[in-house]
Order: sequence, then C-alpha cells, then structure tokens
Amino acid sequence: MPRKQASSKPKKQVSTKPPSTTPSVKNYFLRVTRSTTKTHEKIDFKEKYLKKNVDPDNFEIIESDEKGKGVTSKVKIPKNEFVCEYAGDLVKFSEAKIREKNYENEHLGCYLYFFNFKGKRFCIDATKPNDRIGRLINHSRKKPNLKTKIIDLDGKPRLIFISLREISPGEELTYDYGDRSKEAIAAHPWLNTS
Ligand SMILES: C[S@@+](CC[C@H](N)C(=O)[O-])C[C@H]1O[C@@H](n2cnc3c(N)ncnc32)[C@H](O)[C@@H]1O
Repeated sequence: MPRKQASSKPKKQVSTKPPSTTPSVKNYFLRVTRSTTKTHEKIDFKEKYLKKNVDPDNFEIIESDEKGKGVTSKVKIPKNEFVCEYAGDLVKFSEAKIREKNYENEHLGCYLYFFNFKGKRFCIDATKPNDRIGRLINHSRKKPNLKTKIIDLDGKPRLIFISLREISPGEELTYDYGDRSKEAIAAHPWLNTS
C-alpha cells in the first residue's frame, strides 16, 4: 500500500517476491518501496488518531476467497481525506533487510514498506498481525481509491492513506502496490489484472 503526494509524481516501486515454497497469493512477500517528497497539500491528517495509534471507527473487515481479508468503508469519504494509517514497526533499513531475510526463511508473509525520510531509509514492517486496518488493505492497479503518503509527526515518519476520490459507503479500500516486475506479475497476476 506507501513520498507520494498529489502535487508530485513519485516513482512507485513495489517488489513482491514469492516464497521459496509453492507460490501462493496467500503466502507471499510484499516489499513496498517509496520515498518522501515535499507536499503543498492541505490535508487534515487527523493527528488525534495517529497520536492515539487507533483508526477511525469507519471501517469493516471483509473476507473473500479471492483476496483473503480486505477493508470496506462504512461511510462516504470525500476526496483528499485522511483515511487511516499503515501501522507497524518503524525500523531502519538495515534492520528491515534482516527481517526480510528471516521472513523469507520462515516462509512468512511479509508486509515491508520501504521509504526515505529526511535523507535516511526506513521501513514500516506490518508483517505481524495488529489491530490496525491498514495492513489489510488490498491492491488495485486499475481502480485504486487510496494513495499513500509519509508525514512527519513529532519528528517521526508515519505512513498514511489518503482518498484519491470520493469513496462510497460499502466500497472496498484499495491502493496500488505498484509492482510491475515480470517476476511479481507472474507469481501474482492480480497485481496487473485487478
Ligand atoms: C497487504 S495484504 C492485504 C490483506 C490480505 N488480503 C490479508 O488477508 O491479510 C496482501 C495480500 O492480499 C492479497 N491481495 C491483495 N490484493 C489482492 C488482489 N487485488 N487480488 C487478489 N489478492 C489480493 C494477496 O494475498 C496479497 O498477498
């Protein structure tokens, strides 16, 4: 799911590596790479949620055979609105690489989101299940309704989702994981088709 601002055209790169066992979309490695860019957008980041480490109570978790869990909105969300956070462990790049290797060895699904912040490389690792909804948001290349953004909150980077357009009640939340590599698409065709 996150340097990407409406006022800029960030280069999105997501690398999805299949595990060394039989490739399965339910058992995979997702590695998202982003950088921060400056923004002039006037978005209310709803700091109260970020500071309390909670999500707004506007979402429902759904489940399907095709995608596993996913998230829908219970309410109408206007365009350019803070939606929720992609919450996980904030780790340095070097630590994230060690974790990535371990996840591969353990054949664990892994949700690592790499990004640049103030000239340094970091990662949000949401591999471990938590009570936040961001890590459950599925991919759509064709019709994403969210984009990701890194913001600075009290000197620390936070990864959040912003609505790309108005979102209707009942609509599933999606963002573009961004991986266009042949390897990833071969293992996970939905990266291209959905
Ligand atoms: C970040 S997780 C999203 C939450 C996940 N569905 C779950 O149940 O934990 C990414 C995984 O969700 C599934 N997924 C996400 N978007 C999908 C899509 N458009 N089509 C099929 N599966 C998808 C894949 O299994 C992928 O590895």
